[in-house]
Amino acid sequence: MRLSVIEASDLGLTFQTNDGPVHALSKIGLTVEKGDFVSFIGPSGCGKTTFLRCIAALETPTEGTLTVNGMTADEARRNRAYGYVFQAAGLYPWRTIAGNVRLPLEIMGYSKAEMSERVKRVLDLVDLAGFEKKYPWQLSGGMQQRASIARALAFDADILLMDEPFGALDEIVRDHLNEQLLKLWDRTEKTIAFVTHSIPEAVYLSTRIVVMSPRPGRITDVIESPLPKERPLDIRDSTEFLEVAHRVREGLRAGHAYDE
Ligand SMILES: Nc1ncnc2c1ncn2[C@@H]1O[C@H](COP(=O)(O)OP(=O)(O)OP(=O)(O)O)[C@@H](O)[C@H]1O
Repeated sequence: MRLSVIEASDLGLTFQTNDGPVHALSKIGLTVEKGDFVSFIGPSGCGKTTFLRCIAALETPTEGTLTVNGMTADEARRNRAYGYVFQAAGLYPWRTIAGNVRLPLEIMGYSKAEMSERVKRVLDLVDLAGFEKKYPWQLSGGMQQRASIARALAFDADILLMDEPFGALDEIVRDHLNEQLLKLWDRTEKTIAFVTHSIPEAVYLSTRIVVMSPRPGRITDVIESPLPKERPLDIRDSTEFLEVAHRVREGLRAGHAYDE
């Protein structure tokens, strides 16, 4: 049986600003099931980050309902239901890679032995074994982003929220990280919610692609991927891949994504 992990129903969020209300999200209805890899794609300002922040209880919806692991988003945050990976790796320069990954565990009061075991395990998972004692500036951008993924995995949350984690990296590094992320997802069976601007990235990674459009931010299409779980990079040349990419592009166009 499939378990629903994130459930949004009629969710809306209006920010009150000095220039008047900003309707960031409107009538968002979405169910994310355990083990899904869901990407959110849409033009700037369509509310992708805001939706992720609602799931993480960093924003409070003004309408509708949202549950995470069957709890309110706030309860889920207190239960450490998710790890959050941001666009910038956000590592502390004065801490080693192991020190950065260990930080959330220190805050949570894990024992020294448990911390070392977990840090080792997650650094292995992101292929950074051997870099424990390095400082962030000694690593490439892609490696820093992997360290930030390791940090988000350290307390073994079921859900990984990723907000354009590879947006600032060049295409070759991004391809490589996409491949690694799929392997990691397969090995850990996490549920991943992933924000991106890239159609190929969304299609390559996802089991479902949520297409959004702005003013107000809403869902215009949800595409179930027909691609197999095993995805070598050259799957991007296959007919199925190109068909899904085409549908995403059409969805973005229908939402007037490129009007401006
Ligand atoms: N704290 C806030 N106060 C007021 N308006 C906000 C706030 N946060 C976001 N917004 C507005 O809400 C809308 C959605 O923003 P959001 O950052 O979620 O979009 P996005 O799709 O993630 O964009 P991008 O792709 O550029 O990151 C935008 O119009 C933005 O200006």
